[in-house]
Amino acid sequence: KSYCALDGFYEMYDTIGSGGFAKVKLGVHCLTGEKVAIKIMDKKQLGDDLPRIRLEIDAMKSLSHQNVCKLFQVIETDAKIFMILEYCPDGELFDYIVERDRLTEDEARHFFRQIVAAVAYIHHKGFAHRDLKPENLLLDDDQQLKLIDFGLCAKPKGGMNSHLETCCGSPAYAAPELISGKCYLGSEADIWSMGVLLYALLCGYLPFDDDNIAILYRKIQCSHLQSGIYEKPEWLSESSMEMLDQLLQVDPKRRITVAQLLHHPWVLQDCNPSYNVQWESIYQTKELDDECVTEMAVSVGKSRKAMHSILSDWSYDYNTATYLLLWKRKQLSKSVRLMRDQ
Ligand SMILES: COc1cccc(Nc2ncc(-c3ccc(C(=O)NCC(=O)Nc4ccccc4)cc3)c(OCC3CCNCC3)n2)c1
Repeated sequence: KSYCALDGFYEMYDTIGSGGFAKVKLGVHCLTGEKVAIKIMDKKQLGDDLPRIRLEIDAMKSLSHQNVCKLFQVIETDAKIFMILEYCPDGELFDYIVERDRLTEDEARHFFRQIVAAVAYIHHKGFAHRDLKPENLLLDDDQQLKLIDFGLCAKPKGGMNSHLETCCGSPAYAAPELISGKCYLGSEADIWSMGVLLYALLCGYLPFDDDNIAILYRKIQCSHLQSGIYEKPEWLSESSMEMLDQLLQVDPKRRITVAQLLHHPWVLQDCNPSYNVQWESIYQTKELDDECVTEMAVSVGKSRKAMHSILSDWSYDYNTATYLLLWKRKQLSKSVRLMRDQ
């Protein structure tokens, strides 16, 4: 089914994922030939969730980081909202772990450093994710992770005390204070989920799991021990176990913070000291890249000055998408050339 709103701008291919109210299809941006993920939402189906989509779109416009999935364009018709997003060719981290049973400590660290970078960045920007899990971490073609929020759970960092909020997280990754309905800080809950994630990377299964949700909750909470009861398989190193214990602290006030994580010896192990966790964005979205602006100006027969002022508006239209895709290609030291026949 082709949507006329995209005709000539994007080709649409098969569905790569669907959640409650959204469907994601593989797409191609015609002018650059680059693959994109097209998230399609039906306004009627969204109902009173529509304002949350607008909040997410505004949030994504302010997020620009090498480990956070990028928004390129928003197209709104009277019935649909299309989000043109960064496509990650190697799929979910979840499948990557399942295929390998479990990862070595070094490989787990390679991914965990990127997760810490992405979470430190969105916390720095004032957001908590609240649904960190391997399905929401996607791989691009050089083992770089991209954080996504497929289920619309990312929120301002402040606490949420309504129990209903737990509905959008995934129970096995949910922090004890989140499932007990207490007032909690999204940023502290994210640290717990990173502990569950690291455990899944190192072990290939979950630290707290049970088909019965009540038993699962009890395993997560068992507050009489400082950290929840979870099995520590013999292949875990001492330093890995200590890292897990600091993340999976039942009391959120005793839990390690993301700032401490950035300098934790386990996270920095085997990395030359200069290579700290790159939590700052490598993108300076403010100043535009001259080569990309020029290529776009030439391809539409506009002056560089005119194209520069169009792009400076960051209106997340086709021009914004073309610029960001060209820029991304330049980062991968690929050619910055557009199809010229159009
Ligand atoms: C088997 O899947 C495969 C196999 C092979 C390749 C791919 N590639 C591939 N690339 C890109 C996507 C995608 C990106 C972003 C968003 C999104 O919703 N962004 C919004 C967003 O990230 N907000 C946000 C982020 C951070 C903070 C605040 C807000 C949605 C989809 C994708 O989806 C497929 C789904 C399937 C179900 N699990 C989740 C992924 N899949 C996927």
